[in-house]
Amino acid sequence: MMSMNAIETHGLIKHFGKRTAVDGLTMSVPEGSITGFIGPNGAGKTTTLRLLLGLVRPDAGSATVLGHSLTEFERYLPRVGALVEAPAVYPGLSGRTNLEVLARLGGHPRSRVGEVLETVELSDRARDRAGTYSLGMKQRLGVAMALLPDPELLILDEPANGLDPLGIIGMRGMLRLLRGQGKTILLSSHLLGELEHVADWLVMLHEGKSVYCGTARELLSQRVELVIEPEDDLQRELVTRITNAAGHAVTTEEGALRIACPAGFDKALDRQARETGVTNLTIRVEQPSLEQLFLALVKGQRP
Ligand SMILES: Nc1ncnc2c1ncn2[C@@H]1O[C@H](COP(=O)(O)OP(=O)(O)OP(=O)(O)O)[C@@H](O)[C@H]1O
Repeated sequence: MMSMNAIETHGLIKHFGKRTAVDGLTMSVPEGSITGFIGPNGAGKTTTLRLLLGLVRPDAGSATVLGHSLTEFERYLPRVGALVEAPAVYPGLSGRTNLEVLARLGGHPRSRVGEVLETVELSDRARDRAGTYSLGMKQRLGVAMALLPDPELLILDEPANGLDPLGIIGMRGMLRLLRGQGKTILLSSHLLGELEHVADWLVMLHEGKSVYCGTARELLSQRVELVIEPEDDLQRELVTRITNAAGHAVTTEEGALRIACPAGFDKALDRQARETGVTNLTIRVEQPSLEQLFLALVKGQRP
């Protein structure tokens, strides 16, 4: 394949009536990555995934999936596994039988059923009725269904939705396993923290546009959060003035000042404070969470 990106979109737009769900989205998903597609409720994640799967048509813009244009979805869809809407599961049939029915319909070898059950760690409960499964097990059955065609690209919409912490950890392990098998995984979440530990590429979506598209490591290392506990109002005002002049916002939390800013701003702040005679400023540098980074990006403070 020519392209190193499993997915590329260029200025993708989708309106629903007067509402713009996807608003000129340009992004990429590198081959072999676990890409986190993150943004708050209503940001346009599901609509983007549905566009990529040929379920809705864009009003403008273009995209390629596995090297083929969106308009040729019949060329790439056989190589894509997706869990976007709740899958049709027969609750009265076992997990295994559900998969066997699907395998027969899709023309996949029956041996795939055992393999995908292993991958999603559902083998032990495969003979139980799907209707009795916990939410986490239902999600894993859905992923197993998406994996039946042994896809190169796996698209999962909110796979961790409603899972407890243990379920989320299990899901992460499964995603890493699939990446190890050479698959590209694109998964969406509105809970930014969920993807912090597993995604190696991030696309952050806000109001239908990408506010960040790049490596997770770069995003996490370029920005820091400074925490300062001022000794008096003079220090408080000085820090606020210097920070605002540099174009960064200051928020107050339990008396401490918090500043989301590029790495290195702590040194500039300290130097400028010293120039005005304040030499005893204590600045703590913290690694912000994805949630804080998202908020900083949305406020227009690009790294
Ligand atoms: N079929 C539709 N008809 C009308 N409006 C729609 C339709 N699908 C989505 N929208 C609107 O488009 C916007 C984006 O929705 P979308 O479901 O893509 O967001 P999302 O990021 O997936 O959100 P969530 O995390 O809540 O699933 C929302 O304002 C939504 O109401």
